[in-house]
Amino acid sequence: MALPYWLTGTEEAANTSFLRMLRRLPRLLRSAWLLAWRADRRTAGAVVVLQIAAGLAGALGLISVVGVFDGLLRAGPTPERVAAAVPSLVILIVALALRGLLASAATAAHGRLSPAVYEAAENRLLDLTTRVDLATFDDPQWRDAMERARDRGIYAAQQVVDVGIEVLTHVIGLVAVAGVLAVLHPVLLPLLVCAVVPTGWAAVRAARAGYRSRLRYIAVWRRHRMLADLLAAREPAGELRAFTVRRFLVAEAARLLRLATVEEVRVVTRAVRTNLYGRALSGLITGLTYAALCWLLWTGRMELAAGGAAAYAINIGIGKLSELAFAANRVYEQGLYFSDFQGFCELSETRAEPSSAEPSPAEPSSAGPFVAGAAPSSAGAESEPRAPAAFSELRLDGVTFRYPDADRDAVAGISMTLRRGEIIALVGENGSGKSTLAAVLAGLYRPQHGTITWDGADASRFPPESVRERVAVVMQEPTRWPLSARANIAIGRHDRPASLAQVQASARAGDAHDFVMELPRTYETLLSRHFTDGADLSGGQWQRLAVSRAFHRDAPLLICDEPTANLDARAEHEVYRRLRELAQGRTVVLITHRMASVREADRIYVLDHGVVVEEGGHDELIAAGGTYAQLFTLQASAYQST
Ligand SMILES: Nc1ncnc2c1ncn2[C@@H]1O[C@H](COP(=O)(O)OP(=O)(O)OP(=O)(O)O)[C@@H](O)[C@H]1O
Repeated sequence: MALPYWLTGTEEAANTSFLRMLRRLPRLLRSAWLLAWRADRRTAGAVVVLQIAAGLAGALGLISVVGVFDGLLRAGPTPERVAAAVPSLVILIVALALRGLLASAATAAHGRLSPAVYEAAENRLLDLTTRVDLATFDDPQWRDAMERARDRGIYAAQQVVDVGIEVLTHVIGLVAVAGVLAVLHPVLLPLLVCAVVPTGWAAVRAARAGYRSRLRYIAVWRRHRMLADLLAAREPAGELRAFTVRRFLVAEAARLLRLATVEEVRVVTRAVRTNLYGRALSGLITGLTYAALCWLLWTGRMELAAGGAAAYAINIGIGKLSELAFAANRVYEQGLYFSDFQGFCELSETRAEPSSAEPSPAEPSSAGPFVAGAAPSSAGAESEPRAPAAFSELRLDGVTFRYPDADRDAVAGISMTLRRGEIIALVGENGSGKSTLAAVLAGLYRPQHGTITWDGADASRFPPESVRERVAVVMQEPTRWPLSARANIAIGRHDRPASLAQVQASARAGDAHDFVMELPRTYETLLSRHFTDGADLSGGQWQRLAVSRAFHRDAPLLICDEPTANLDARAEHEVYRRLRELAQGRTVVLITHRMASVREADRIYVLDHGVVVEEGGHDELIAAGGTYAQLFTLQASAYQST
């Protein structure tokens, strides 16, 4: 797969020349401006208008300085000279006051804009991260891009906007200085520019070295952060102590941090040295500029009044140019990281799933949450085809799916039919493709080959969201949402307001009600030890909650991937009893290694290396004496021998 331009671009950007950087600057500033504009149009517009107005007021002040010098240094008695300077002086005072006021207003507006840009960038990143299809998460290149965008990209987006505005301010100031100097004497302007070039060059060089080092050491930083997060997390805390690996892991984290620190110190030292050379050279050229001014005055090529104004303008100009060089460099430096952010957004846009109109919250089912056909009716966009609210037959034909970068198909050429009211079991050894097939059925992965039809309608034509609306999944490792027990169940159908009674009915169905009632605040207990008053559950209790959540979702297709792996025998029996009840009027796909739970399925598919090797009812497969019969007999004999 060819690398996207920005992945090769970061290495290239790190080695980019000053001129190339200058060429990239307008595009970067434009993207940053668009981000700011989308974040808060009024404030972004206000910042620009106020900055331009402040710059113009400053320019007016500078021009009036020429008038002040001209009045003061003309021939004649002192009172007359002062009187001649007064009008320009008044303009100068008014202009400076105005500039101060406008600049303050601009700073205030900027203070509002900056957090809004950060917020917009963070939201954009989260939106895109959750909109890409699931297979994209398995793509290491995309994950790398996401890490980089998260790592510095969001902050850089805000910084590029901030510094971009600074650049604008300095450019306006410089135009005024350049105008004044060009009028006073043409030789002064190029000298002024030359004085700032070394400072700018040194700053760019230092920034480039910093970025290159960061690029090289990003893996070290990431490893360190992952390790530090693990060491601070609750979940591995037990194992960390039980295996007495604390010393080993802490030493490893310290080693990584040391590597990064040594590198950082090296980069900073080099940057200080480079900046020192740049500033020394700039100082030398500034001296030359003043010497040229003296020479112009000495040889009578310039009036004394003009000379005074020129000295003032040079002083201001040097300050502005240095600030501009510094700001442009920061735009460049942050721009390198910002292009990571931009690149990630562009890549994710290409991987985003076709958007579908958000379904409107469905009416609560009057028939209760588990009655057939009670799933929400298809709502939202009327024009696009949506998955039907219920189906009688779901057919897979030659379905093949391969994970990105994998060298073989996870499932290959699967054909099967799932009817309403059936329990279908998928069995097979670890890695045989059961979970992948379940994810394809749930619309989480799009098969590369083959078709899935819902009552004859091709599911690939439905927006993925609308397929998932019709599916409830109990994952192998259900997510432990740090929410209340009630929300952990109700999240299964978050778009439909659920009464406590409905949530409790779902909890009873998943055999979770009794232990929830024993929690300190029953259904309102926060299920996270990370917060005060939070409670944690056992693995089996979390699983029962996940089953309740899926029951609450009330969908026509229920997929259970090892739903009872952590359950005790009684809870397992209860869940399967409920599953059989639930199967009336809907379809249940069951993945389990517990063969005793499989025997009551209407049809069993045995997978091996992603291919269906056997299918049929329990008795039929036992009689066939194939893989299923072996697996079943193995487990059954283990029970019999004890
Ligand atoms: N996210 C992924 N990226 C790449 N390959 C994957 C991914 N998930 C699974 N696989 C591979 O796909 C194949 C099928 O895996 P799958 O998880 O579907 O098997 P399974 O039958 O559910 O296994 P188990 O019984 O252990 O849950 C395996 O070879 C596995 O290594």
